[in-house]
Amino acid sequence: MHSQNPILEGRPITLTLNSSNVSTASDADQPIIKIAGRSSLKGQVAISGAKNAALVIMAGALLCSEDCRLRNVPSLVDVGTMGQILSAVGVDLKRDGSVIDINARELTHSEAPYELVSQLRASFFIIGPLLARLGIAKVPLPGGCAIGARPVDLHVQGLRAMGAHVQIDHGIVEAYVTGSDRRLKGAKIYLDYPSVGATETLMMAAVLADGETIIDNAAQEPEVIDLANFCRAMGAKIEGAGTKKLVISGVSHLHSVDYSIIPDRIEAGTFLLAAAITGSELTLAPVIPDHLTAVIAKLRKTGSTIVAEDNQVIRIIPGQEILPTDIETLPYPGFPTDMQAPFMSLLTLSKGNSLITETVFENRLHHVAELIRMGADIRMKGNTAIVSGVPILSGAPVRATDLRAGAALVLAALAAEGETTISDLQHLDRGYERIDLKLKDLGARIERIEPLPESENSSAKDK
Ligand SMILES: CC(=O)N[C@H]1[C@@H](OP(=O)(O)OP(=O)(O)OC[C@H]2O[C@@H](n3ccc(=O)[nH]c3=O)[C@H](O)[C@@H]2O)O[C@H](CO)[C@@H](O)[C@@H]1O
Ligand SMILES: C=C(OP(=O)(O)O)C(=O)O
Repeated sequence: MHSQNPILEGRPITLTLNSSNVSTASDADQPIIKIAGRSSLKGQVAISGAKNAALVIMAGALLCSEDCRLRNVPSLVDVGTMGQILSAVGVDLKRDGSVIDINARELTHSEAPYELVSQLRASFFIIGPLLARLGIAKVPLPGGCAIGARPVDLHVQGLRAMGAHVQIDHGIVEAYVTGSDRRLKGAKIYLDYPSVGATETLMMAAVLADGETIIDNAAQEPEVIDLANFCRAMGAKIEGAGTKKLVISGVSHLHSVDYSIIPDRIEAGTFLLAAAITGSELTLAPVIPDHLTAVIAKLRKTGSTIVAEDNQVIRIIPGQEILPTDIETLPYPGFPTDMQAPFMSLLTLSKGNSLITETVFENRLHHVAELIRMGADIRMKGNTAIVSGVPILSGAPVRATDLRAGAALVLAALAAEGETTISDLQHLDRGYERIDLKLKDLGARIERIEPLPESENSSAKDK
């Protein structure tokens, strides 16, 4: 990594440390975000490159033994960790702002370190390209948001269908291919569920395999299409990206590429909700409005007017009041699970009752308890939240239990009366580039407070 700039390195950003804001010794142990609510927002917000596309495309760069230049890569902790994982298997990686140069000419290791892989889900996806390049890969079971069991059985079954021997021992997935060329074989694979990660792992494995691979019931998410476009730009033969059926004809070699990552539809959706919940007009760019069809449709149901311009700008004009609406999360093009928690924050302030059903992950409603702490009226029935709108939320100390839960709390805090303190920011830092600074630029009263240095911290505790 070149830069001394924490933003470029994907590290959290130290803002002002105003000791008068540090109210308790426990606050001083970890970064927190403080938000004084009920400011209106105004202006234009720049949407960063998509986290979930950037991470898997970084993994995909392992397929290529020539130079890969990636542009529009967001500055996130997850991107930094993925960079470290690539370095650990021998990749030469240089970063300059939002541009990352990756050269995977020589892969020196087939094993990814547990300490890094355990931090993010997308790290596991390197198993496909590592196997394709080396005929062997050892990757620990991954981390990521704690929103369900998140098994990798579909990845493993698909790799086995392509001729890999796969076993899981002591938490490490070990896969290898036998035969003189140690090359995976094309196969016909049906996914029981259109898993984003399994589709991506198997697509990458198939790109350099011997023969044709068909993935049926494939995920259709924009990030899957972006990965396919990246691989095609290197010479891969992939048809059907964005449909339920992918056909991949293996090639023996990929060439260098210069590729720009798509804008982050989840970050864009979060800022649309920031506008709606604060009753503020905002403009977002760059965005691909088609990637937000389900979110825009639901926002319109809640009373907002949304105008897409030039296929890369979205303007939102919130209605006088927030109307209730029901939501069920589904694989793309359905309503995205990653927007479920943020959208719930909006509906806590609606004029009526909304049902929000989470179907993609079995345990992705931890934010409910935190929103209730802020005065929301939510009851749970199985995986459905029954949200009865209240006239106002009130600021409170809350914990960001996972990435999108953190975004939901930031949104609730922007609308709430009084001050909200959000802790456990490690989740938020994984997925939002400078969310506090972007909101501040729009007029939010938001401050990130970094922990005191160790020495000052212990003397503060002694007092
Ligand atoms: C890094 C990344 O891109 N993360 C995204 C990706 O996660 P991820 O790729 O992990 O999500 P999946 O689409 O694989 O998971 C969806 C469902 O399938 C299940 N499943 C998945 C794989 C498997 O082998 N077996 C299995 O049962 C999961 O437990 C979950 O219940 O897509 C999710 C669904 O849009 C998003 O919320 C995440 O932000
Ligand atoms: C769940 C998410 O990320 P991950 O899959 O990396 O845990 C997310 O981006 O909302």
